[in-house]
Amino acid sequence: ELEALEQEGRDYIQLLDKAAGLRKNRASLAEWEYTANITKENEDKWIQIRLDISKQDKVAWEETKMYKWQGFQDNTLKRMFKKYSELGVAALPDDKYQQLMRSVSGMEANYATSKICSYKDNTKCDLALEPDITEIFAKSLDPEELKHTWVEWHKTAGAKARANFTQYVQLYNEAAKLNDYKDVADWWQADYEVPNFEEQLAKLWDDVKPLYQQLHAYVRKRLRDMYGDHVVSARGPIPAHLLGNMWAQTWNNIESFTRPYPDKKEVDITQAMKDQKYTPLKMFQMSDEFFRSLNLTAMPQKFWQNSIIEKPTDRDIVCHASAWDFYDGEDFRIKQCTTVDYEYFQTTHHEMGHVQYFLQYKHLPVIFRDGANPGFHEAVGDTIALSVSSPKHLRRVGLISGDAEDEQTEINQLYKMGIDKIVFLPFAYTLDLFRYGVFRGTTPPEDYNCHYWRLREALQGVEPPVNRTEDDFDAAAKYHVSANVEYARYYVSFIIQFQFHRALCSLAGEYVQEDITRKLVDCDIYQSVAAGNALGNMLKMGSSKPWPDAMEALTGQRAMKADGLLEYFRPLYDWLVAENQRTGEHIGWEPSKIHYC
Ligand SMILES: C=C(C[SeH])C(=O)N1CCC[C@H]1C(=O)O
Ligand SMILES: [Zn+2]
Repeated sequence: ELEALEQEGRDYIQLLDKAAGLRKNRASLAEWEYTANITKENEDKWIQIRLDISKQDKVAWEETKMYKWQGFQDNTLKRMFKKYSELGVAALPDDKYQQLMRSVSGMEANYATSKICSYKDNTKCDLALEPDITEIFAKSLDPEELKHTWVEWHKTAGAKARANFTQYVQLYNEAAKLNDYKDVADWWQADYEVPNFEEQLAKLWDDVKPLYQQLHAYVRKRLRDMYGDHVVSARGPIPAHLLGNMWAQTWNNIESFTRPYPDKKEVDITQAMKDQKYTPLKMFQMSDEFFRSLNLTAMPQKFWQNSIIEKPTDRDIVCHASAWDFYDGEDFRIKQCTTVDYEYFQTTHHEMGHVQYFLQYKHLPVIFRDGANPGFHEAVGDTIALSVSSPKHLRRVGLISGDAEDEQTEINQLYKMGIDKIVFLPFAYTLDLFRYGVFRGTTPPEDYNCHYWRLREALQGVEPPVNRTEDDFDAAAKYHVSANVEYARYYVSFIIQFQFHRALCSLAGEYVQEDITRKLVDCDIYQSVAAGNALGNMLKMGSSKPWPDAMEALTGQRAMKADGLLEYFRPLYDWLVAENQRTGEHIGWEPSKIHYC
């Protein structure tokens, strides 16, 4: 009898899953149409389609409730029912659901179409984030130009989103409660399927903080050398607009004048790419070739037909890089406004990693076509990029020449990786600690900006270039806050990608612990079928099992740990400690003198 009931449940859920796949295909196509051509008409169409689909979701959800799946023997079947028993934002009544969609698409459109006036020519007011403002932050060494650009962007992309954001928080929390969560923070953390997720994030930060503080102290000194101590103090936070990135989330663009051994040959990948006439298409083809060299799957022909890899000139689109699964097993796309430089070379691998995950799990039921947890999806491409950015690989593809490894070159290389990977962690941690407080109500709207900057100063040791008030709303000047994209996934990714990298490098014979001829920093898994097969086997699991099972399959570990990252950067940490002692640099930062609460 129980067997028959379970078999009935299996037949039902397979039909439901197919129907759900068609709905997700329809919703993804409508979202693509809107974000690839931002018009009122396309926004209305996308909202209408999601409303329509939410009704069908609700019918399916009511049916699913009739099955006594909790008692089933088959764990995979139980997991499918458990996931389908959560309705999501469609649990809101239509009018509130519409309002929620409007507030998010309003913020996203504002972000995507925000323009500011140039510092050098205040009649030129068509500067967009990509590529114009990004280029200013990559190249300008004028603190006043950087300050102007920072302030103007935060005014148009941040402050203007405050009303929509406040409404979004209210409605999204209502949806959370209708799904039996306390609030959205609780809902977001449920995706990680561990009871103490927030404690785990805090533990990881405790493990990495000493390394970050040493790097922060060193960079603050080099910036003070560059700009003088009236611009960069000796013991305070670092002004956020001087770090080469609008959000100070990676500091790659200040490498050239802050690197430990400046007399070692300049490794300027961007210049080499330009000299060698790289195009966006070539960058994608090189990334595709890397995945194929691992015996993973080639991008299908529809990918090359349907993707948007350069910014169109005839319309507004959401430029922020994204990868798309249309849930029909054939249609996979990337949309990004590629520029030929090192940063987008990394981003291209990041996005191609998402698509490789889609390809590896496309045989699974639709409900399992997801990362083992959101951090896994963000880690795939970055893990490959750790090999691609190794000197060995860059020499292999001719982006850097000669220069055998010596101690100083290795420190320069670790520094270059560190101002990308280490400095990102407190930024990522801050962004969702802030939003957890917002969703829980411990950060009320009247304290949004004050709490945001208190966290950024405490964890990242940065300060705004000018005073801030609650007329500002600086958090929304970051894409993921305006676009309702959870961010702890990147914090998790930047930790676990080093666990993945270490495991893959072992399998590729590129890394042996304690063997100085096989160091992690110079590992390149290119063409390793053994590594590729292991990675593919983990990706094929999708979200069909709890993520510790997926992680164990690849790394032998069942928890996210900072040990991979700390081992990778160990030589840099030792060097920074010695260097900061030599220069007598203050470690850490005293309270900011900028007024923002
Ligand atoms: C490239 C993407 C799209 Se999933 C992205 O948002 N990333 C990649 C790394 C961090 C984060 C960011 O840009 O803030
Ligand atoms: Zn991503």
